[in-house]
Amino acid sequence: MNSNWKQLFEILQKQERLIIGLMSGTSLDGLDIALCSVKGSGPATKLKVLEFTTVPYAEEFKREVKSVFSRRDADLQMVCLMNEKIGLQHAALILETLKGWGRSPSEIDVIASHGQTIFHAPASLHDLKDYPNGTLQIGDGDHIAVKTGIITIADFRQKHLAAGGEGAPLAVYGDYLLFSKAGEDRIMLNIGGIANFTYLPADQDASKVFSTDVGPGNTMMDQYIQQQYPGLYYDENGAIASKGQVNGDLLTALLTNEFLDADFPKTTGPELFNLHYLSAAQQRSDTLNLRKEDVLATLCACSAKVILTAILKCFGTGATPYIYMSGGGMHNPLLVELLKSGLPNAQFRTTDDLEINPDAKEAVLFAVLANETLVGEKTNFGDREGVPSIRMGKICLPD
Ligand SMILES: Nc1ncnc2c1ncn2[C@@H]1O[C@H](COP(=O)(O)OP(=O)(O)OP(=O)(O)O)[C@@H](O)[C@H]1O
Ligand SMILES: CC(=O)N[C@H]1[C@@H]2OC[C@@H](O2)[C@@H](O)[C@@H]1O[C@H](C)C(=O)O
Repeated sequence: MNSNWKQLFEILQKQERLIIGLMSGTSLDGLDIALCSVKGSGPATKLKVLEFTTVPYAEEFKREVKSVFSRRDADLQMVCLMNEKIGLQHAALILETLKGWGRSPSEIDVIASHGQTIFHAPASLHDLKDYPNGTLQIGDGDHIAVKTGIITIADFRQKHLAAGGEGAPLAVYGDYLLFSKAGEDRIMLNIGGIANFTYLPADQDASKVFSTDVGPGNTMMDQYIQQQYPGLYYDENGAIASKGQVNGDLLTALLTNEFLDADFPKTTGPELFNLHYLSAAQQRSDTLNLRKEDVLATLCACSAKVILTAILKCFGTGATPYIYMSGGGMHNPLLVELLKSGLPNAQFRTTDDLEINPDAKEAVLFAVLANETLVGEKTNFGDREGVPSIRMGKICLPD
């Protein structure tokens, strides 16, 4: 048997696997690296986060990623080169981080790499007839495997597309296995660049579980801050938005879009929710001259409103779901306050209460997906659009 398969075979037999989950999301702030110990599979999965860090991207690297991110006019040569460069950079960050943790690459069984989404084009967002759903993550897995010497599972989203999904959100596959609880209606709410949630019903019926994007989380606030306040990357603790006033006309214009009214599950990205979206809404509502802090207050209110509307659509007003938050937006007190006051009956918690660091949650998800690819039996989510019963990812070998 060749040595790669022998090693894989040994990994499959283990009681406990050490898996590094990687995530670099739409905020482009850095690479999340979660070292997880994973036992079992499927609903019996037991996962512990042993180490976690976010390694911030250097400014120059951020600029390079941005040059190909979410742009229809991206230079194809740069896309090609960044596929390799992101892979190499992620490998270097993993090796450096392992060193800092006092661990050697030989201890790690598998890396689960999400890569960097550079374009997301579900059929609902592109208007090209006769073209399928599309999404593209770059940061090649073979580069990570060769440079680290660790078997790498990468490119998770293509199988989801191939099986009829939109390539996202994949959170459902991990959330159901890790967080579903009998007797508790749960919403796993992740507020990243895009806000999304997974609904986990109290009866744990897999055929009712789903994940959906709901709309902008931090993405438009971040883009506006970066455009209007050079040197700032985001509105820390909502400090600037807190000084502004929500403008009702702009808010109504921001909330007027087909995507926001569409049924679940659905996906989106900064391809829709961006500064063009904001300026078109400002033009329609005749609010181009608003103070910057008022624009930010309104963008924050918009994110809160899309999340609230989606959760209410899922549960109705009288319900008392448990909402477990994760993602950078949960550190924005203004946004969280708006959510709490809009859902007075809900219990707000974070995934910390479920022993998963909320900033690590998406990286952990990919560790779970890789574990399922290796040893999972398919979870049956029923015959439904958007949640195909599949295992995902491509296996990249070091030699
Ligand atoms: N203290 C804070 N105050 C306000 N906002 C914050 C704070 N900390 C983080 N954020 C927000 O969280 C963002 C990063 O969130 P996160 O890393 O979850 O996004 P992501 O994973 O890149 O996005 P996605 O999940 O859509 O791919 C920052 O860009 C910022 O907008
Ligand atoms: C195409 C893509 O990268 N989508 C991301 C993005 O970030 C949040 C939201 O949009 C979600 O749909 C998805 O990521 C998470 C991890 C998911 O697939 O569940």
